[in-house]
Amino acid sequence: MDQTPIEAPTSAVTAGLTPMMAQYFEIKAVNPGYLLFYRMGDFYELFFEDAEIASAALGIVLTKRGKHLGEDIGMCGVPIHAANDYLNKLIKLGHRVAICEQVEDPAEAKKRGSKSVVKRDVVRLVTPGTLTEDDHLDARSANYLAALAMVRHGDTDFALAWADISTGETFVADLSAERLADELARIGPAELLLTDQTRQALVERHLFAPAWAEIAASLAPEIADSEAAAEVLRRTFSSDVFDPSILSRAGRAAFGSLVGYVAQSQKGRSAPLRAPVLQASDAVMAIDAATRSSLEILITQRGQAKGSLRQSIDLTVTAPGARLLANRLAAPLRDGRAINDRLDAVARLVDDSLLRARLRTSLKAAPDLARALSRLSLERGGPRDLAAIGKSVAAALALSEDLATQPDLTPVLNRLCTTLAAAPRGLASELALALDDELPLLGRDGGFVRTGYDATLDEERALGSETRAVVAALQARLMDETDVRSLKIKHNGVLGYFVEVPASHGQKLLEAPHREIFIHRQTLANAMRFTTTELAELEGRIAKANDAALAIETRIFTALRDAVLERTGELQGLADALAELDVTAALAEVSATRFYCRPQVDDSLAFAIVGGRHPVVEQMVRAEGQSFVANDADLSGSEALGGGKLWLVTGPNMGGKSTFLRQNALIAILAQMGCFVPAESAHIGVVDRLFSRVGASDDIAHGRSTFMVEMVETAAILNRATRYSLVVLDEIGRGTATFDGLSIAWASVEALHETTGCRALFATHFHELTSLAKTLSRVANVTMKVREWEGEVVFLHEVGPGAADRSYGIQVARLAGLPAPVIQRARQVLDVLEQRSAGTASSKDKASVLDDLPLFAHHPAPAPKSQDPIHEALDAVRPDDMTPKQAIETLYELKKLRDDARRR
Ligand SMILES: Nc1ncnc2c1ncn2[C@@H]1O[C@H](COP(=O)(O)OP(=O)(O)OP(=O)(O)O)[C@@H](O)[C@H]1O
Repeated sequence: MDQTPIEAPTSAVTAGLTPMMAQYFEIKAVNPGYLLFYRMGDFYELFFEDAEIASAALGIVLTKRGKHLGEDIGMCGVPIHAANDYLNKLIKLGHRVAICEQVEDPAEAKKRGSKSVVKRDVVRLVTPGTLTEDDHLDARSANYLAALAMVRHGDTDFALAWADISTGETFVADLSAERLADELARIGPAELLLTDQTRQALVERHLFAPAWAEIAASLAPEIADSEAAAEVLRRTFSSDVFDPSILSRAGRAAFGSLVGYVAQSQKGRSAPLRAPVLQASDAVMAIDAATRSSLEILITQRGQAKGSLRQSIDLTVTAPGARLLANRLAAPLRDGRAINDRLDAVARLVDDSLLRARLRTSLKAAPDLARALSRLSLERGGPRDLAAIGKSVAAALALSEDLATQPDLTPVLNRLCTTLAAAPRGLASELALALDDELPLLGRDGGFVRTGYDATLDEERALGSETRAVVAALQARLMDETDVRSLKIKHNGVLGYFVEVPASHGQKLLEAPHREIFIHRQTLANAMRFTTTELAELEGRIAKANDAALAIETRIFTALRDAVLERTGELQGLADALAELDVTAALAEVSATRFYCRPQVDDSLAFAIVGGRHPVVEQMVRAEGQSFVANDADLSGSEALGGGKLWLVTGPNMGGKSTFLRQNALIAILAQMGCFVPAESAHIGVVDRLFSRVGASDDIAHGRSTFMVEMVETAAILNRATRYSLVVLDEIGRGTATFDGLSIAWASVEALHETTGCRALFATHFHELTSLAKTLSRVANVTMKVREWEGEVVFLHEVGPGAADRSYGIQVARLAGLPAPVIQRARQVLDVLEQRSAGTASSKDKASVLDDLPLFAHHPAPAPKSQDPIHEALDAVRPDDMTPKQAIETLYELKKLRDDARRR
């Protein structure tokens, strides 16, 4: 979100400012585009426009503090202890925040003169893509920062780099301009960095998707320069970890600018960024944004997790596992061998339910290692993060011990077992020894090191608690000496330790002989507070012991953190292995408990599904106590035949066409991500690109009608699908006049069959299309079966050969509650149309028959006097006047009326 920076002051303006305001302006001017959280005591204060934006966004009071150029200075503040919540809210709203702290002790500032201001500096820039705290992040989703670079020398090359700062994972991909949108839809970054120049170039080429404006952040050209970016990379990564020259020039610019931006935002603290994974464009199944949305892979079209494929199959037991599962779902593989390696591992765990259950139980004990590590590296971690590392290592070792005793491990499971077995046992033991069972969130208050771990710490603590015993003894003695039984020694943050007596006894202590000992500190409504020399001395001793203990704990924390960070690379590898094992076991759990089958995946043009089910709808239908009807699909073809088959699916509305179409696309995704599939058997030749257009939607916000959206998406499919693609199209051409729509659908089927030769499912209400099966060799007609029973249509949800002769639209409309006169009238119109079309009348004549019919608007079908005969009969019923026999007879009568109505 763009924010206008407040004007940097000229020296003439600063001349009249208080030193503090001058400092504020200086800091604000070097952080344009950020709301400045300016630390003052226990608050972060915001001024000027920042204050207006924040008070409106957070619902906090806007106040005033002095004047600037004759105008009131608007101000609002958030208390430090609640700052995280406010920060979270602002970031979610798309703002960017610069955190400005006091970087010296106020006492130091005072030494420079009474009017001098405490030094302040920005210690962190918080943006949507650079979050690391648990409160700001969804534990089960990645949070990506992406940088897009464009390099022009002759051709225009694009590259995208993306990273999750909260885990250290990084990726780079060279992309063609056309693939940018698909790739960004797959990654779903929280923030997209690009220079104004790149943005402009994309806008000019109509490649800048409107949705990107909400996540775009402007990158300074000097950061994005490929040479400068390469230099940043050389400084950040040691050459044995990563050599920037393996990247393209655009790749270096994208990744280097991303790394530079992260460094800038973290102000000197280093994020544990890993060497990038290079993503070859042909490594994963290409799925464009429209297909992702229509198949509801990660979220539904309404933007909810519930009802998505991800939610339905996510049985992972750890947050990193859930993140990896989402990544795999978003990027199914294209390499048959890699897919089968994953499937082998899943199959091994499907077959061994005891091992699977044990692994899943052990995995539950492994916290989020990668995120804890990242926080520690960025100096934001606490004792709980250290403990998380220790527990993860311990869990990894337990898992590896279990796996190591198992026969017939597959290559993937073997690899995971080896990585897990290499977990640093010594580090885990050290952390377990050092850290207490109950841990505070922050290290700064101490109290997290286990007793017995450090002798000097124990001594200081003993001293502290001994002294506390002395305080108790002192209280008892003072009680005796004053004879005030209600005398207490208490402690608070302002007075420290003090003696408190009820107000009624206060006077006694102010008089001799006690006044020699008791020094008055405070009088409250019902109590009086004192100190004594002895108590003050004791307090000093306690404070010293506490300080000493805290210093030792801080030292221990730093040592443990350093020991952890020394093994960053190793621990990141371990985190990957734990997540991968979780995903493998979770997919095995889904596969075993929901009776999925292992798909046969190869490089053929097969797509033969027997007894396929929709993974999400099946769950929903089951939850309602009904059963899901399994359906076969066979689109298998071969090069010799000129490609795959195209099934034309006809059938009534609500018959289950969309479900059938989607389930086959989802089966391809599940198979290629390495999961079993909801079917009795499945043979799938690797799909290179998946296109799905199921269900129309307007894009009014971007000025495109339903029909326009449909045509843009159909164009993308016809232009980009290859023989190895799977295309799933629903009701192409229905958003325009019948003949235009039919012609477009007709030509699209021909193009898919003749030119592309891809495997395709094409659902349509244009029954005329079914005649294409006679002329196009690989086109076959199938239909969703229905049964008519007592005038009602019953959907069987069963796919069978043949073409539907009608759509049952009117029956569905009746089920949906269209008024009875409208239904009656529609039937009349339909009857005439059908009679005429059965004859030899041309289409033109068919349309003109409507002229023969009295117009609905002019001559509406006679409305029944009351709603219907049943209601009429019911109105006449007087239960109070009826005998039981009459009541029974009336019931029979009512039923008969209902049956008559149905038959009409
Ligand atoms: N195979 C099936 N087994 C059981 N129920 C099913 C099956 N397929 C679909 N259904 C149920 O039927 C409903 C309608 O299915 P679907 O939306 O696929 O119909 P459609 O033919 O595409 O309808 P329209 O043409 O109106 O879009 C689903 O929400 C689901 O509850």
